[in-house]
Amino acid sequence: MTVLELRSLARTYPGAVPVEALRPADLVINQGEMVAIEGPSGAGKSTLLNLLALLDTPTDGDYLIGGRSTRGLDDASRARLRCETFGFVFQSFHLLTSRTAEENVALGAAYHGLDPQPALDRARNALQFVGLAERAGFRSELLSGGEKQRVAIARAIVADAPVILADEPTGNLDSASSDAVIGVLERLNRTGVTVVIVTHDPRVAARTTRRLHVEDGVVTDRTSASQQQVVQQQPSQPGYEPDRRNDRTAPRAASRASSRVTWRAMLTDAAASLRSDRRRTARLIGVVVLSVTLALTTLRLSQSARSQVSDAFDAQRNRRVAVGSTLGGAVPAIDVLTATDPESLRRVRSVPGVEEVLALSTHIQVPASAQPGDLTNKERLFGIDAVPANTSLLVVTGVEAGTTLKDNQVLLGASAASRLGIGPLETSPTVWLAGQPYEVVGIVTSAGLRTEVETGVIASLSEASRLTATESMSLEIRVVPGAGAQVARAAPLAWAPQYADFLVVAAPPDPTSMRETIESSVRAILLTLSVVSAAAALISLSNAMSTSVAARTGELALRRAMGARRVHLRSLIGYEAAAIGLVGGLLGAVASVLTVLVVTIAQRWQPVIDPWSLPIGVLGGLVAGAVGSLGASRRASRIDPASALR
Ligand SMILES: Nc1ncnc2c1ncn2[C@@H]1O[C@H](COP(=O)(O)OP(=O)(O)OP(=O)(O)O)[C@@H](O)[C@H]1O
Repeated sequence: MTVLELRSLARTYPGAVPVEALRPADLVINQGEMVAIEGPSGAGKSTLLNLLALLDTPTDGDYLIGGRSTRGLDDASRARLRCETFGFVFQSFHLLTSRTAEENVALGAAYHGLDPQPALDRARNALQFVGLAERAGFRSELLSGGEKQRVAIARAIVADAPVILADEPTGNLDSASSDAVIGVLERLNRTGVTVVIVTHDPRVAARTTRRLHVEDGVVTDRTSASQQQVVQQQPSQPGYEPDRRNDRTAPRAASRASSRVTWRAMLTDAAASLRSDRRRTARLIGVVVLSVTLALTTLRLSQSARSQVSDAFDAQRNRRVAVGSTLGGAVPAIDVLTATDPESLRRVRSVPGVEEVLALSTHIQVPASAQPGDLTNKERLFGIDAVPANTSLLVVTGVEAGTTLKDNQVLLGASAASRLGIGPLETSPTVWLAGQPYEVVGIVTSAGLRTEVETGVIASLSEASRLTATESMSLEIRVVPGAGAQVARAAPLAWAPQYADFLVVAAPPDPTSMRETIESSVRAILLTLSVVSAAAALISLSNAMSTSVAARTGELALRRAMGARRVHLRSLIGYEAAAIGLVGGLLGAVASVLTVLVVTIAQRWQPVIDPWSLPIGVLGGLVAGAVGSLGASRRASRIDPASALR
């Protein structure tokens, strides 16, 4: 026997002007009564019903169900008690539109610990009771208003609830449908189920056995004597009895198990939710696909790109070795004869890994001008053994690679030529150095890392040292990729063994460590990009999921009314997110492999296809789904069913 008892129960909504929606009310509703709650709009009827349903919490007084006080119960206990005691029928039906009638009804059994199949068996039985057996497989959006409401009644009774609470069940129906709906509720009541109906319709109220009137939050009992007689005369009839033939997973004791969901029921429910709104599901999967594709693609491209960067590095700046010596001073210096000796230079050229060698001497400034007799302007003087072939050491226009300058010939650095106003080469210009004429045979437009050469005058080694004192001697060597360290060790010994310890060598850093440094920098940049893109996608996924939960407020509130605990809603959203993440991750992995292929082929890079892409993509999708659903599931669990179902 489930007796509902209100003891000075009151509800005041807080606010600038608090609303006393229900003033202290004392009331007992016995098992098997059929009660109407009437009253004008805003009187407090829904407030009373929500308190009876444990969907709202009173601000004062106590509410006893079956003699047990509900004061101080936590959310889970309230959900359990709600689930055990009540079935709900709403004015606007609250059916899940794209699910079938029987799926909607079965949902009412899911929160009683029933597996999907027994829940469906029971659903068909309940639909038979409300006269809709033949509509079991119809999508609920195709049913008429009266049929929808009868499906809602089937959902309310499917778990054997002893009390049905109906809020304006006929408010949206024509009179014939209203009759049918009230007829079903009457039949149900005759089987011993308590039915409480909030209604504005006096014809509906007249068919109940007890009429409660609410006005300004005050509840009064206006049951007439004739109605009370009806109560006494009513025979108890055999009525709705749930079909438990297939309740193997949930025997009778467990069939009333309250506020409990099996994982199979949760999975079926989540799958049905995803199927029911395909556009929303596709949009969410799309966001996961985007996030996984972005993250995986940048990761994979970073592997391709960093080997490209390293190769480019090897091919360019990593190939220069310079060996030098300052002449004079405390340090024993290489002598000019050894430094410029063709045999010494030949030895350097034969060191393995050497491609090209330029012997370069630097001298103190020499008077230089385009006119004879002008000794005021001075330019820096350099000496070279021969014009090298390789462009990265010296780029010269006007003379061929391998040319050795004659004693009366010079090259001019490009900036020195323009400063002196000399050119073009076709006019066989002359430059006067220390009062002597020299034929300008070429212009140095680039000197690699030795940019100062572009600003001076370049003669042969012997002529330069004859003109002014030599400051330093050096070799500019171009090596094959990766040979820098080895050439740097061998070149000083090959050039001038007796001075080897005093020569200064500038070599590229160890290629392996340099390569690692470059690669790790590139990896760090691209990993940062991956993380940023994944984070951006996660934020949009999280927003999309929260928005979709907001759009489902009514549905989620209904689940709470049917007995779902907050954790059940969180799990439902979690299951849905996992499925979305799984599919999105898989598609994202495939999309990223294709994108990497297209980009690397277009760039002529070495494609890096990783067999781990798929599992990493799926895992990434699952993580994205889990993280993206955090906000959404919190939002879902915070839905207030009392206000959401109004
Ligand atoms: N969450 C709330 N916060 C503040 N006031 C509220 C809230 N819910 C209801 N009220 C107020 O409490 C009073 C009773 O509302 P209630 O919805 O219970 O009336 P009702 O009789 O069911 O009205 P109707 O027949 O129009 O549905 C109204 O004045 C309403 O504005």
